[in-house]
This record gives sequence, structure tokens and C-alpha cells, in this order.
Amino acid sequence: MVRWPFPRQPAGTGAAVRPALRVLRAGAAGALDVLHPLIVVVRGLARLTMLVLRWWARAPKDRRGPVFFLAAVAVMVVALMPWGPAFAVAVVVGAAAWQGRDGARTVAGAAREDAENTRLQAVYDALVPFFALQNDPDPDPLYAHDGAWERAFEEAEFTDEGRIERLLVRYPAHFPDGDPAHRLAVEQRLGAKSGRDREYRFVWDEERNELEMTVPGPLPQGIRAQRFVTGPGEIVLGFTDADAVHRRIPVNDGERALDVPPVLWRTGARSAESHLLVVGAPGAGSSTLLRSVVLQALQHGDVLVVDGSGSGEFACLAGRDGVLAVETSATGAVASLEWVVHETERRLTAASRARQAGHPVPEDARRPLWVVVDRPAAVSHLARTEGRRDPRELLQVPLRHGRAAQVTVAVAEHFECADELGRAVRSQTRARVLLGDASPEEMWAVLGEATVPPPGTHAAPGRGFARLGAGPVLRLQVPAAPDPLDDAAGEAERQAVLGLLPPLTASQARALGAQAGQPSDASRAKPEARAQAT
Ligand SMILES: Nc1ncnc2c1ncn2[C@@H]1O[C@H](COP(=O)(O)OP(=O)(O)OP(=O)(O)O)[C@@H](O)[C@H]1O
Repeated sequence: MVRWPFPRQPAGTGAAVRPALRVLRAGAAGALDVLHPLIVVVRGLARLTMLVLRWWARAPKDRRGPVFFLAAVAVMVVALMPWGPAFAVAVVVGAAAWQGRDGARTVAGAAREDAENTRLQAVYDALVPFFALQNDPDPDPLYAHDGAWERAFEEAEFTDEGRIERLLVRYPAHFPDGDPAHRLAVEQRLGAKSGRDREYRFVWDEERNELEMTVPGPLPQGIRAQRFVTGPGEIVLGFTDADAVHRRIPVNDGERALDVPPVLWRTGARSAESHLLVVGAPGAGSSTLLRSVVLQALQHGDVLVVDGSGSGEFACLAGRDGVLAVETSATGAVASLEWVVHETERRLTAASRARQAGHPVPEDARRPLWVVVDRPAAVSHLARTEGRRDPRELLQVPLRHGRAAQVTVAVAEHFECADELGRAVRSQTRARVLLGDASPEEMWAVLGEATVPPPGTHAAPGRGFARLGAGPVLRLQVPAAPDPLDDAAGEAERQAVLGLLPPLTASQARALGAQAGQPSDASRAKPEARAQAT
């Protein structure tokens, strides 16, 4: 280091001042030595107070009350003990001395705390453009460019790795929290600032001007198609977050029995969401969801399947008891849907006549009928090119009047063809499912609400969102119900689906037996069907 020569002091003045300075320095050093324990304790008390205040600021509200109560009880108990107050003072002084010692803060997570504060400040700064008002008349606004996060964030929780796990944000009253576009913009910014590789859930409390962001845990995964414990007309679309629904159903995930929160779709005459629309990215699992719905529907009703893609993904259902047809051609689809139109009208007439006569509705007008259409846009296109009636037009009758006739329609389509679904499908399907990666616009179009989608790389097949009517948007994991003829699917999952298939009809069993050059395989058919065949 370069040292510049100091100007020499006149000998007279220096000689007089030096001893006095030495005495002063020695006195100050002595006083510091004597007061050092006091300084340590005061510093420790200040640090303890800061810790308590910070905990209070970040702790969830429901935890503050009980902790405050316990602290008050402890203070009372200590105050009533014979040596309690003295003991308490000794403990506080000891804790303050420990906290106030040199280097205590640096060792005990000060760096972590600073990092957390920096993160919170970064999130706050990112929210300022959304929540700050230009020319705000408030002299001390909640959000300002030189503001601090402490007033705006009510509670914050971090993971062990120091990432934000939960944040309760206060926002100003002027923010248009009823506008989905504004909400989505804030959610996207919060999600981006908290890490794009995770999924977030946002809950807007418009009454309190509060937004809660949490990182939800993984949804129940690896659950295969099985006989779910549900009531008549209830269909398990998949599984969701435990705090999103009250109900639990027992399932077996292959290794153990679990109670999981289901997304239940109630169908039938009393349901407000009597028809289903599934929209997904290619390969996201919409055919698998329809297959799972069919397997459940076959327990109580008859099913007609139109496989618009013609890929044979529903071939396993052909010839099964309760399966009226599995159509893969435009001709077959149009003929079957024309029959559905007549059948819906017949049921309505039969029910109306029975009610007029004061009789119960006949059984053949009450048995649930399911019309399951995978990729209607493809089959519509084929029908148009062949000069036939458009299947979408034929779907109008069961969609509009099916509810009273116990006819339920479930349709699945890809995002890119969703525009071609037709008005009846879009307006009458109030149970909605969206699968796979989707843009906010696509989410909005399907669910009527947009949220921050899960990160693409983490979205497993069958992962998406469900919304029943005007209910909340629920995260969804569809059970695995692969095509049992698909060699690429897992053996256990395929066997699970095969185990749920109804028996072959007698005629189908005979045809298969004849094909194989063997005696009729009627033993696999249902007893009534076998009786009919003989
Ligand atoms: N819930 C699920 N659990 C496990 N695997 C699934 C699930 N859903 C789909 N899969 C698997 O993902 C693949 C694609 O599924 P599926 O054929 O149902 O998708 P899709 O959306 O109908 O595709 P596309 O319409 O393009 O044929 C299949 O191998 C299927 O077994």
C-alpha cells in the first residue's frame, strides 16, 4: 500500500496534546471492555426481536393465533412460579447473549435469510407494474418502484432449497381482479419469478384483495382403470388435489389400497352437466379418458362408440355386451347417429306418454345410453366428402334433448380441430376436460378460465384440468386405461382394462370361435346371451 508522508506537527502543540489523547483512548477502550457484555445482550435482544417480527410477518395467519396463545400461557405460568420471573430474565438474557455474540448471525442462516429477502423483493418488483397506479394519490402506496415487499406480502414460506413454496400477496383495491386477463398476467409473472419448472395454484380472494400462490404436490399417479366405488350415473374422470374436493374413493394402485380425491362427473336426468367435452393435445390421452368413461358406463348402460380417427383404439369393445356398435367409418357413424336421433325421440315420446298416463317410465326408455365420439371433426370431414349428413348435425338431438331421455354424449377432439366442433357440442357440453400442454387462449376456450399451465416437460399423459359447469378448475390425472391391443402399453394396465371388459355377446363369441376353427367360445359370453344363442 502507498503511504503519503504526513506533514510534521509543530513540536510544542504535539507534546501537550499527546498524553491527553492517550488517556482518552485508554478510557474509551476500558469503557468498551466494561460495557461489552451489555452491548452483546442489547444486540442479541435486537436480533431476537427482529426474528420474532419476521416470523410474525411470514407465518400463516392460522398459525399465529395458537402460537400467540401458547406464548401468553407460558408467560402467565412463568409469572406465577416462585422463581419464575428471575428464571425467565436469565433465559432471555442468556438467549440474547448467544444471539448477540460476534458472528452469530452469519453462522445462523443470515445468508439464507438475505437470499430469501432478495427473492421476495424481486417478486415484489416484478408485480409493481401490475399493481402500482400512475399518479397514485396515496402518499405511501402498497406497490411503488422504490417500495419494499414487507407490507405487500402477508405470508411467505420457503422450501429447504430456499425456493418460494407459498406466498400470500396483498394487492390494491383498484386492481381489476374480476378480469381474467389481468389475473392471468399476474399469475404468469408470479409463476415466472418463482421458477418456471414447477406448477402453481392461485386462489384469488376478491373480498380481501389477497392472492395466494402455492406449489401443489403431485397428483395421485399410476392408478389403473378399475371398478370405482361410485353411485349410479357417477363417472370418475380422474384424480385431483386432496384439498380441492371433499370426497375420497378407495382405489388400488397395484401395490396398495389408497383413498384418493376423485373428479366425479354426475350424469343423468338430474345432472346440470349431462354431456362431456374433452379437448387435448395429440397423444395427451383423450382416447384413454373416453375408454375409461366407456368402461364405467358399461356397468349400468349401453354404449355406442364412433372412433373418428379410425385408429382402432376402441376395437377391444366390439362385440361386447352392452356395446351397441364401434363405428370407424363415416357410413357407419352416420347410420348409428341417425339411429341415436330416433332412439332419443322414441325415449322422449315413451317417457312423456307414460307420465301422462301416470305410469312409471318404461325400462327401455330409462336405461342409460351413451354416445361416445372420438375425433368428430375427422369423421365429419369424411362424411362431407362422401356426400352424407354431417355427424355433428346429428349430434344436436342427443345433446339438446338427451338429458331427459337418459342419453349422454361424450366427445373428444384435438385442439387444432376444436373450432370445427359445432355450436351444439360447444354449448351443450358443460363438463369439460383439457389434457396436455395448452396455451392460455386454448384453456380459456375449453374451460372458460385460464390458469398457468403445468410446465410442458412435466406433463404426463392423462394430466390436465377439469371443470364441471361453473365449478372451479380442478387439476386432473386420468387413470391409465390403455388400449389392451396396444403392445406398447404396460402389461398390468392392459390386463386391468381386459378385466373390466364385459363378456362377449353370444354371436360375437360364436363368430370368433368359427374364425379360430374351434367350437364356439360361448362360454365367455354372458349367461343370458348364451341362453339366447342356444
Ligand atoms: N392416464 C394415463 N396414464 C398412463 N398412460 C396414459 C394415460 N393416458 C394416455 N396414456 C398413454 O399415452 C399414449 C397416448 O394416449 P391416447 O392414445 O389416449 O392419446 P390421444 O390424445 O387419444 O392421442 P391421439 O388422439 O393423438 O391418438 C398411450 O400410449 C397411452 O397409453
